[in-house]
Amino acid sequence: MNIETVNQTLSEADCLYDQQQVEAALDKMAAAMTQVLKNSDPLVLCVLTGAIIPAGHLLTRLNFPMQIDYIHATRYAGETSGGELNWQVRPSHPLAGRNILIIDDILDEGITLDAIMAHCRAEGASEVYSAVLVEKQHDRKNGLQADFVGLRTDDRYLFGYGMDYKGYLRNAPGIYAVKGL
Ligand SMILES: O=P(O)(O)OC[C@H]1O[C@H](OP(=O)(O)OP(=O)(O)O)[C@H](O)[C@@H]1O
Ligand SMILES: Nc1nc2[nH]cnc2c(=O)[nH]1
Repeated sequence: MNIETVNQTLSEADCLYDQQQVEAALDKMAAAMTQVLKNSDPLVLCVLTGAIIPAGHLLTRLNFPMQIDYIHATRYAGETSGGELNWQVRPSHPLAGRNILIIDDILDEGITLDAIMAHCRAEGASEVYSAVLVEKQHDRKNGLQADFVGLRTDDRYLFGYGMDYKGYLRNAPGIYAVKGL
């Protein structure tokens, strides 16, 4: 995409949740996560690239001991429909015996989260929790539900707060749906 197209995509998009609404949702998520996880010494796995922004916002709201690591797994690769999950980086900390918290920007069909949870369990993790900023509502899901969900949206193609449109607009300060998608 050239810069004009990026700017046009943003100006034509529907803002589903503005920055204030997202920040309020992050506050609520963090409170719920604190209740459940405050004594669990979790290893937090941020799912790059999309989780960079929600994880950054969430983790400074969680005031208890934890370690932070990351996974890099992708199945959309700049496209608007997903393919096979491609693991770029697996966590560097051992997972055996650990309570794991996976943070991602969005749960759509659930394939990414399912595969990451399966990996954690196969490595011997104790409890595996998941937190997503957005869950999309449609009937193509694999049945997986995240433990902590910030916001729910219709079945549109989203960007902002970590989510990209063709590699851009992850830094948009709200949750937007691309015009026509
Ligand atoms: O529930 P699913 O249908 O599996 O989709 C959700 C995944 O899609 C996005 O990642 P993407 O593959 O776009 O990579 P990215 O994090 O680099 O944007 C998002 O960050 C989730 O990890
Ligand atoms: N950026 C982005 N990534 C996704 N991965 C799965 N669904 C989406 C979406 O709507 N937007």
